[in-house]
Amino acid sequence: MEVTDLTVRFAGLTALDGVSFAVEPGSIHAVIGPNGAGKSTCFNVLSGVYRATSGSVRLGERELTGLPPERIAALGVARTFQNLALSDHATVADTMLLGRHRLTRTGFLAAGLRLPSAVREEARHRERMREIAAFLGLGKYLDVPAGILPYGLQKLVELGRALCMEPEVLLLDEPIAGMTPTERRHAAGVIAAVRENLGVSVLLVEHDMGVVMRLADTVTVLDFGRRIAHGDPERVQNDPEVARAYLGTNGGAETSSATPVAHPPKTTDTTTPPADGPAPDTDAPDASDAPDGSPPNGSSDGGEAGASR
Ligand SMILES: Nc1ncnc2c1ncn2[C@@H]1O[C@H](COP(=O)(O)OP(=O)(O)OP(=O)(O)O)[C@@H](O)[C@H]1O
Repeated sequence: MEVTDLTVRFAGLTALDGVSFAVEPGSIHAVIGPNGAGKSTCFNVLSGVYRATSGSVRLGERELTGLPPERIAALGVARTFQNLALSDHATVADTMLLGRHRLTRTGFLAAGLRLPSAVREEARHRERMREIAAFLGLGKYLDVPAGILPYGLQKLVELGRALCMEPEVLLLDEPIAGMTPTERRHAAGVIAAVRENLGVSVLLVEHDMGVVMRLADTVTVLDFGRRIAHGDPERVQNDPEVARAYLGTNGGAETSSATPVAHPPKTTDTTTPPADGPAPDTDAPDASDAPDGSPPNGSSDGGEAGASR
């Protein structure tokens, strides 16, 4: 995925200012930065929720710029959201099957009449959904209403729904925020396994620096909407600009306990109208019980402790 010179202006405010980076195939790429740096705005543009003022987003040869979210998803970019909205009524299986929707070929009529081809196709989707659920350690929860599961498991269901779309690129918006340390370790192992075992490229926004530095191959740092650093985790950790952006000390990108600071919004004299779409979510719910599924590849890599907002 190639992001080139991306700029997003809301009335009087530049949320993203000429940002460029490339997510290499099969890599984990993190976008970090203090509160208000433009991370969510970037995600919302990549997934089609916001429209860029200028710049482009490409997936291979395909131009994604300006496409609506469902077209972007259909072209192979799936995303999860910071805040969950899982139903108390739909089971984990049904919730994950929603992700198969775009892959379904059977027409409405054939499905309604339960024609053999439709039945066979549904069985194939269910089988693949079960494989993905097992991969995530969710196999035993398939018949449980997704909305009543502990928070850490709900986040995995959301990830499962996105993986059911068979994406090329997975956008994870604060995938471990609000989790307990045990849940975080498990989720970090799962994310690593998504890249290792499924070969899916992962682009994530995450405040937990411990997890970011362990998981990511490449880190892009934003501050006030501008890219201030880019490279492998070690390089970014040692970048003085990054230290300045976080807390004004050397602790920000180095430890898992750094708490990003909020900046006042940057204003400009532009009059570009705001993009459509909801404002980014903020608070994550409290964490609850730890998941009891095992990381698919046995990895337990992940941050012990970290500061999310
Ligand atoms: N829909 C919107 N309308 C107006 N301003 C917005 C909108 N969405 C974001 N902004 C502003 O754009 C700037 C970047 O916000 P954004 O949410 O992208 O930052 P962030 O790095 O994701 O922050 P956080 O870590 O707090 O989620 C902020 O100043 C924010 O107030």
